[in-house]
Parts: sequence; structure tokens; C-alpha cells
Amino acid sequence: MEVIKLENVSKIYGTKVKVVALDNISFSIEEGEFTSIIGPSGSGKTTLLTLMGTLAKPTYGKIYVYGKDVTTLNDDELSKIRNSYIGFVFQSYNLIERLPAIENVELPLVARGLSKRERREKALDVLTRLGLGELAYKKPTELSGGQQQRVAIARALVQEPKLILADEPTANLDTKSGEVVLETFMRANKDFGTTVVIITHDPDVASLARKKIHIRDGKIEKIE
Ligand SMILES: Nc1ncnc2c1ncn2[C@@H]1O[C@H](COP(=O)(O)OP(=O)(O)OP(=O)(O)O)[C@@H](O)[C@H]1O
Repeated sequence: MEVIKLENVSKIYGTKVKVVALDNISFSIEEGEFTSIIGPSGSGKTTLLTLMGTLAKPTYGKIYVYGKDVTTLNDDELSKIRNSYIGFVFQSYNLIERLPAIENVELPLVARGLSKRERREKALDVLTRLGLGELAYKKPTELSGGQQQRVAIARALVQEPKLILADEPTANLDTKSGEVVLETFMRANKDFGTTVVIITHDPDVASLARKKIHIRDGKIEKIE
């Protein structure tokens, strides 16, 4: 089954001065694939992930997510798709500072009607898997940037999303923490068939993926 399909997608920013961030891109991602998107700075990687995550619409072309043409959906319908399927890991962590790490991780589960006890158990389990069990009750301001990044990753994973979209998830981490994060993604992929798409600059990280999409100047250079 195709999780994401792009057909002749272009994204142009600006009105007077136009920036062609993506130029006529087509590809698809199948369920259970682990894909990396690689390319130099400014090549359009973040724009591509944003479109795949239905957070913005393309200027031209069609995008299908789990078979639905998301270019024709309204904001409510798009947020439903995001909530049902997608876990995002962005470079900015967007953690709530007055809440301890564990409550930040629990937050997405509140809307799902889980009991407080179930939420706590799940959140602690994911934090522990990411090596943060001891820090669960610390506030984000008491954590390093890399630890905050892992809390944000825990918040995405706790929802057990069918699709993970991650923008440079290991960029701010030391080698060991980066390995833990990648291992967690790989385990979700292997054990639960979670589809994973990660943007990376790092060839070692990219090589873990079965499929690599190289982009340059808003175009696909090659898929291997
Ligand atoms: N909101 C925006 N308005 C105008 N131009 C933008 C906007 N977002 C991105 N761009 C431009 O679109 C192009 C692609 O940017 P994008 O952030 O997608 O690249 P990237 O490959 O993710 O870069 P990096 O690796 O540096 O994060 C760049 O030329 C960038 O300046």
C-alpha cells in the first residue's frame, strides 16, 4: 500500500521574488519502508517533509496520503489525517516549559481518552527506551538540547503513529544519543511496520535506510 504519493509536485515561495523550493517532484513511499531524504542545505528537504505531512499545500501537483488526495482537503480534514497517522519530529522541539518531560509526552494521549495511569505508563516506557527514564520529571529548561530533542521524539512515538516524519532527528545529539534515537525508529519500523521518513545530512544515518532519495535544487537527483 502506498502511504505517500507525490505527482508532479512543485512548491514556489513568494509572490514578487519567487523561490522554486521543489520543482516537479514525483515519487511514492510504500507502507513499512524506511526512507531517508538527503541533500545539501536549501535543496528543499524541509519543504518536502512539510508537504508530505500535510502542513502545507503544493503550488502545483497532487499529494496522496494513505490514498487520500490531501491537496483538496480543508484544515479540519487535514488535522484529522495528521492526528490519526503521523508522528512529527521537527528541529524545534515545541515542548511546554512549565510541564515536566513526562507530561509533555503524555499530552497527545489525553485527546485519545486514555486513563491517567495508562498515559503515565506509556510515556514512561517510551522515555525509558530513549534513555530518559531518570529525567522524566525534569522540566524542559532543566534538560540539555539533546535531551529535549529526545523528549520531543518520545512525544511523537508514544502515539504509535503509522508514519514518522523526522527532520534531522539526530542533528543536535551526541553519537550515543543519536544511535539510541535511530535504533528506536528502526525498532518501530521492524516490529510494528511503522513507515519512517527522515531527513539527514549524515551519510552514516542515510545508509541505515533501505531507500534514499537524493534531492538537489528542488529536484530528485536519484533514488537508490
Ligand atoms: N517560508 C519560506 N519562504 C520563502 N522561501 C522559503 C521558505 N521556506 C523555505 N524557503 C526557501 O526554499 C528553499 C528550500 O528550503 P528548505 O528549507 O526546504 O531546504 P532544506 O534542504 O531543508 O535546507 P536545510 O538543510 O538548510 O534545512 C530555500 O531556498 C529556502 O530559502
